[in-house]
Amino acid sequence: MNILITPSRLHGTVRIPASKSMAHRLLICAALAEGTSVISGVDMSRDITATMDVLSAFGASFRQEGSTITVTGVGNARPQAAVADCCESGSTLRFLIPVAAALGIHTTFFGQGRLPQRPITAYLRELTKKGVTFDYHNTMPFTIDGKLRSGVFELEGDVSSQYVTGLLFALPLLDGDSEIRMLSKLESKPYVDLTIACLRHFGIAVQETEQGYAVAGGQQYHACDLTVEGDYSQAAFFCVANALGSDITLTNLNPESVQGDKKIVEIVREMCYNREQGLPAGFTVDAADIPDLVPILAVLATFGTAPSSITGAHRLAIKESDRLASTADLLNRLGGKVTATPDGLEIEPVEQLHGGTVDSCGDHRIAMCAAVAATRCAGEVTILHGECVEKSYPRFYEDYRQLGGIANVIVLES
Ligand SMILES: O=C(O)C1=C[C@@H](OP(=O)(O)O)[C@@H](O)[C@H](O)C1
Ligand SMILES: C=C(OP(=O)(O)O)C(=O)O
Repeated sequence: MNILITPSRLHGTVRIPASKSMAHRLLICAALAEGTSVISGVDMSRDITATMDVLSAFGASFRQEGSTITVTGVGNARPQAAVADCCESGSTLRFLIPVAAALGIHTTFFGQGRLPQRPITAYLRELTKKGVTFDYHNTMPFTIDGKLRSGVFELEGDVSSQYVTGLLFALPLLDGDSEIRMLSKLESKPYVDLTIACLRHFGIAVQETEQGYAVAGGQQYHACDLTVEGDYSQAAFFCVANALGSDITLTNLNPESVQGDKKIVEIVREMCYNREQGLPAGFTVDAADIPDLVPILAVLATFGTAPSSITGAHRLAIKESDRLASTADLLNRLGGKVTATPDGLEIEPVEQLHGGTVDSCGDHRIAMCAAVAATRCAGEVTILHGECVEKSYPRFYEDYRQLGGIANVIVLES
């Protein structure tokens, strides 16, 4: 599906959808708990559906009424074998491999899009030392077998924090105590903090140590009722649209949230503040803890009054697209001046973007960036494969239109 956007500023109020990261976590904890939990405020997306489908295959059950999901934990209903279709969700895959192994479920993991190429290397190395076998040939599907044993797990800190989160879900279920030792500084740490906060609600304790995390075995998840808060990584698109001249009120955000991507509010405020002062409004951002903000920060930087630099972002090469390359390509096709470096992006500001045809590369965040950049283009913007927003924000174009944006599905002549 291709989307044609006629440039216009956006006005009005948007309810930011529920945090995908928090929804994954609460649904997983609820599925591991004894009894029934009620998780409210969930907005469905392909990634969240994938997590629920895999948890169902592990024996959990879900009853959905609107945005409220009643979850009955796996309990004794766990099967011996399961088929786990993770679609394109890295979180679903990396969170649920150790969970399957802790439950001792022989599982075949399927994936689509770029997921089969995204790394699970640390699991291949660490889980095989602890009783799990992988029938893995550098792609998906692959199958795991065996029951995970407790002990010490060593993880690189700069590939994906999702490994840490996955182990934090699984290790409390094991008989013995475990430790996660970081081999290098943990990037995306706010996501692990979010995991620990979610686990705490379900009665699971994790200790942060000098080297990583200590997790006692033999813990039990206790069912509870919780509401998912709004998603700052999605709010970022509208925050940046506002910095570029739109007038959007964002609702459903928790100002006290521990989501790392809340940082977008500060970055935009500082840049606008500088602009009011008539000072150069370029910025330098270390994105090690906020990888999902990088593409939209590049859109923001394109309209600065001085060059900007984003560092600490080498991991973006292994997201739904190579996001450093796809972000640079998106903005350059529209008339921007962005260079991808091995560690991030260098952005020269421009007065205006001319518009044009851009490829989302099947990456939801790139498609949404294009729609925000379009608010400041001189000419129309065509987004190829715009349907990829379904991964995290299926209502995105509806919300965009409700804010006065002009976004229509078009058929391109071949
Ligand atoms: O734990 C999570 O919910 C996520 C962690 C981050 O991944 P990495 O830790 O691989 O950077 C982030 O990019 C992803 O969108 C969601
Ligand atoms: C990278 C993302 O998600 P995941 O890793 O779960 O596929 C994302 O939503 O930008």
